Amino acid sequence: MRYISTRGAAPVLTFGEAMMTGLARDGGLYVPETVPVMDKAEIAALAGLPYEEIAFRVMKPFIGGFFADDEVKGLIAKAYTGFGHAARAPLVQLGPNHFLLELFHGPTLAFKDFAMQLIGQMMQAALAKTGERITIVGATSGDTGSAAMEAFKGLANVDVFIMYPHGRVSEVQRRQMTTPSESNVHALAVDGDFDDCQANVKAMFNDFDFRDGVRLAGVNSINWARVLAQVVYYFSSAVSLGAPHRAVSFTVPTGNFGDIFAGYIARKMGLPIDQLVVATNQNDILHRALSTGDHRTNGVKPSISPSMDIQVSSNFERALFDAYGRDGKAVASLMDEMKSGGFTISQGALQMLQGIFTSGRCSEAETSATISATLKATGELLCPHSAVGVKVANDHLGQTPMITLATAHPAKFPDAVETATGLRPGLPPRMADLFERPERVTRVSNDLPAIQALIRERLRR
Ligand SMILES: Cc1ncc(COP(=O)(O)O)c(C=O)c1O
Ligand SMILES: N[C@@H](CCOP(=O)(O)O)C(=O)O
Repeated sequence: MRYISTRGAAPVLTFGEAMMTGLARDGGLYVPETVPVMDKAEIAALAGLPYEEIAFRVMKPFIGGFFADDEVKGLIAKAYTGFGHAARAPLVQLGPNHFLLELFHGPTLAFKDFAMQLIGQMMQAALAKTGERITIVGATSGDTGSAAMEAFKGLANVDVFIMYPHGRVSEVQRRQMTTPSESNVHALAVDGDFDDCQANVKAMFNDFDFRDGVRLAGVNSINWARVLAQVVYYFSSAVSLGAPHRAVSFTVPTGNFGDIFAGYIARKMGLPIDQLVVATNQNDILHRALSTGDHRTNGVKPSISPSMDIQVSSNFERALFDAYGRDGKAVASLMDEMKSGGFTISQGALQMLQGIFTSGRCSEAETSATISATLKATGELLCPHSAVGVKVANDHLGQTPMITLATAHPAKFPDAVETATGLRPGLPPRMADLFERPERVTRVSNDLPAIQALIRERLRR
């Protein structure tokens, strides 16, 4: 299996190289050269298997020979032992044709753990072979950062720097990032929004002196391995509802477009997915782009679903690459236009995208109302991001069963949940002292050279 860049001008890599590289050297994102297809019998055979075995069967063709089969199985097993639910990703029923896929039973209570725990294991195994030392720099709107710190804290050959937008993550999210005591993890509170943080990460990758000097690695969903690990739960949930004999639909609370892109890959692999619905909060660039073709930022507006306060969605580039017939030059030129605020998607590309994705937007008031209505109707307490999904899914219910991804635990956003329901969700006992632990964070202005200097200085210590 070979990986190519969405901008067509970077070296072709193996799975292991793509995982350790992060962003391609031409600024693009790595994608598989071809997507392996599972036939009906192979998909049917997944029904009833443990999550770990499904993960192995779905991911192995993408990994190729980089890890031996037994090694992959061992890494998967280690990755999911810390999950608080035997099913790992349980489905609960919300209505006659509507199901919720709970992806928040991992160690940091968000869907990010599914991929981060696994790439933590895979990167460690890769580093043990080469003896290398790496510096991970990540951008987060709240969940990726804590998941990354959890997966890599305390490791001798990895340093982790996480930039988050100061004042724009929930208190639980912030404390998850500022309270780990391990000295190899560093929380940086940036005066800016998530898009600024993500732009800094990409700029660091595009600065080859810095990139090679610190041996930069990325664990945001620019890293293909992140997306791959997220493909698995599309299969596990769909087969439990009768796939491949029955098609299903998915609604995905969307920000950086990584999670829904994993669903797109599952569909390309042969999973019968009818609708793939992109659900946005008031930061609705993707909804506007998919409905009209106009892909233009209008500034990030803070919301009660802060992890989705994103306007420049990295992984949309991967979808555009396919929509433009895998023309790297065309994608590079769109990304150039993006620097001045946006671009118009061509008619042909838009038609291709609209053939696969539908979309919807959920306002702040609708988010609150959905949390409260869902609790009353089903007893399920949603986080605001999952509520965005449920609202948009309700607008798209049809003949096929709809699976909405519940991307975070409500206890990560107690204020929004309490305002909507009067109930204040509590953290699990293992996190009960989160508010007593000392915080360690560095406030930084949104100044790339200064942040790079700080990282270099910390690495010298
Ligand atoms: C809780 C939560 N829901 C949804 C999303 C959106 O996922 P994606 O960025 O993969 O579109 C995020 C951020 O990634 C998140 O943290
Ligand atoms: N919502 C995310 C944003 C970063 O997304 P990623 O999937 O690219 O890491 C977060 O919580 O940080």
